[in-house]
Amino acid sequence: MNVPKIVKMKGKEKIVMATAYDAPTARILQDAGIDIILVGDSLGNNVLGYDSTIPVTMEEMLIHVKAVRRGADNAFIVADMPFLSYGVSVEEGIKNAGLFMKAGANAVKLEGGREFSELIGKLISIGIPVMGHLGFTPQSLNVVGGYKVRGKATEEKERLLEDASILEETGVFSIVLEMVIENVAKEVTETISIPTIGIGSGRYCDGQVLVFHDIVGLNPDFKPKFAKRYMNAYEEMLKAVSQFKDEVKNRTFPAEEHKF
Ligand SMILES: Nc1nc(=O)c2c([nH]1)NC[C@@H]1CN(c3ccc(C(=O)N[C@@H](CCC(=O)O)C(=O)O)cc3)CN21
Ligand SMILES: CC(C)C(=O)C(=O)O
Ligand SMILES: [Mg+2]
Repeated sequence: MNVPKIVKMKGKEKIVMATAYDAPTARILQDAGIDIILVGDSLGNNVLGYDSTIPVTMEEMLIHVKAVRRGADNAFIVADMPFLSYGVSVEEGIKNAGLFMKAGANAVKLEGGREFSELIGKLISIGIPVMGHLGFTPQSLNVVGGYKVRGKATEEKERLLEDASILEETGVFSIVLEMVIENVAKEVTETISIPTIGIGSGRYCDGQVLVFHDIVGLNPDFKPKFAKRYMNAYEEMLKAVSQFKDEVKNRTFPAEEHKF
């Protein structure tokens, strides 16, 4: 997979993106034929135990981008720029995006619209493909005041459509739409000529993204309306570890066949 191929999928074949934060998960996604692996800053919630994406640092992200690359040598990997890695200055944004590319990413993603036009333009001009992210942007949680669906109010919808067009003109190859009301996500998708990738944004986006932990059900306490659990990994893993514990306690493991 590469940037022109992803853009050409619009209107032809749905694009599938999922998150991975480590090598074994990256291997699973690559073997499943997932089009794009996102090393999301949702690393914070799902792996590092933070309660939002705000605390995640470049140092933490870089470790996981490298791990994902080691697990999926052929995958198209997008690295999610964490809070404060691109908001301070264009220079810092370029430096940090460059670190992700050197760590093995094929592109970076950043949250926001017109306010990052200058940075996005420079990144693309020096050879760093950029994925946009509009709608609900979790790094703005403290300004927005919660996890909320976007695009309901008329001015919110207009702003979203404008930002999508500005991002397209600036040269992003794709835009994530997070928790955008379905008819507005559809309108954005029909307005721009680059693919939209939705999460909680309904049926009409050019692609879909979910967090790996939500796909397999690893977070027993997090089940947003937009996610679909394809297995209950938490319960399966709990069962396996409990059996191991029980078998050691009752001396059935290790057995004859496990000894040297
Ligand atoms: N595991 C995981 N999955 C995600 O999709 C995800 C993360 N982590 N971390 C980063 C962001 C944060 N996201 C979130 C977090 C919470 C809600 C949530 O509480 N949703 C509720 C209420 C939505 C509403 O206001 O209508 C829901 O029922 O979907 C949604 C997306 C999406 N991202
Ligand atoms: C939910 C996706 C789009 C994301 O930004 C993340 O996983 O961090
Ligand atoms: Mg993110």
